[in-house]
Amino acid sequence: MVAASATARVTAGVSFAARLAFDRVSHEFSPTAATLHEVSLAAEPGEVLCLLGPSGSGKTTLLRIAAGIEAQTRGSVLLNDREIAGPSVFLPPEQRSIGLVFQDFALFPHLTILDNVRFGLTALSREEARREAMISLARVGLEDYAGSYPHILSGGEQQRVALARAIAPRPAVLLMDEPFSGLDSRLKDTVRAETLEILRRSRATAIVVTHDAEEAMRMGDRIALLKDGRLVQLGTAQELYNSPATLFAAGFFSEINVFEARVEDGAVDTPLGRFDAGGLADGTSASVAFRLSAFDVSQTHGEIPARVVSRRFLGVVELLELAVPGADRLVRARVRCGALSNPNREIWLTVRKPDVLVFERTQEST
Ligand SMILES: Nc1ncnc2c1ncn2[C@@H]1O[C@H](COP(=O)(O)OP(=O)(O)OP(=O)(O)O)[C@@H](O)[C@H]1O
Repeated sequence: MVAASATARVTAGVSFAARLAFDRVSHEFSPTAATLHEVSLAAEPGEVLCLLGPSGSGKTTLLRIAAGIEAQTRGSVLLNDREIAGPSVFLPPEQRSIGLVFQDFALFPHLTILDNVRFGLTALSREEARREAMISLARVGLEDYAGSYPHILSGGEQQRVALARAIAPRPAVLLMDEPFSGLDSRLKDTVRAETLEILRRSRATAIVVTHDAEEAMRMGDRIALLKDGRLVQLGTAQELYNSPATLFAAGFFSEINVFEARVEDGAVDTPLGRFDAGGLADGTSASVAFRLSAFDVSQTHGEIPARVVSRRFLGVVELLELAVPGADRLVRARVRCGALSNPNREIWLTVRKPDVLVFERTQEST
């Protein structure tokens, strides 16, 4: 039994995967400026949960509250159903079993890579700390660089050292704040994939902050979308993309054209056609969103006449701006290159229904 758990320790890399939950967490930096409003969500054991949202939506504040660097104003944070921060409890960061990775890696330039990784292992003897740090470095594939200094490593390798340092104490949960934003775009894909692989192998529960929807879709088992300190939607990438809860969520995951309409006889009329109102009551003001991928184009046939105002070649696809009768603004469409083979500007559109989303128009969505 002891031997089995010792093996598990070495191969798992994290002592146990935990559930981290926020229960109605609110926060304000000043009485007039609320940062978070009653946010409730949980990262399940072993899951990679991405906190996604535009700048200022409260992602970093939520992460700092989980880490114990910031205290919430109301609500609780629970680790495996044990309150670690709440009305009557506040565990300091070092007692939370939570690891942190920041965007700037924050490696000490004057310490060797081994010593950088060993840095947080103060509870262990020097030799034990060395062994654990080497296990952690091996996990990120950098054990051969243990005696070198950070400056000889590429940005991606430095990020792996930062990850090794964060997982070395075998935290129950890893928190990562925009961990790839310091990397150039070519390196980003590789380091992101490597990080995901390391997280999977170590079976860590991870919360990753990003403002990039594609990054969240690539990394997250689930995604929590935040706006103005509120949770907009929590679900898998498919759920958020296919069934966005609000117009904001729809626009965050794909570029859209939006038309306003009033629901009549269960449907909405737009310059791009008439569509089912998805159960909205007659008389409701609606926002009708068309993804840029919603259009099939043809020079001979279709449902809606349109005139090509501009074409931009993007490789596999081209981006069109179209004048459509009755539309007070240009409609943008993303179509396969070659779909319009001759230079004739008068074309026809056919709208794909699954790429049309109808929302009740709210103040928030305007
Ligand atoms: N120390 C602070 N004092 C006062 N206001 C702050 C402080 N830190 C953050 N804020 C404000 O709180 C809000 C949420 O900030 P936060 O950094 O959590 O958002 P974010 O979603 O992580 O944004 P970003 O992607 O730009 O980092 C913002 O309006 C920000 O200006």
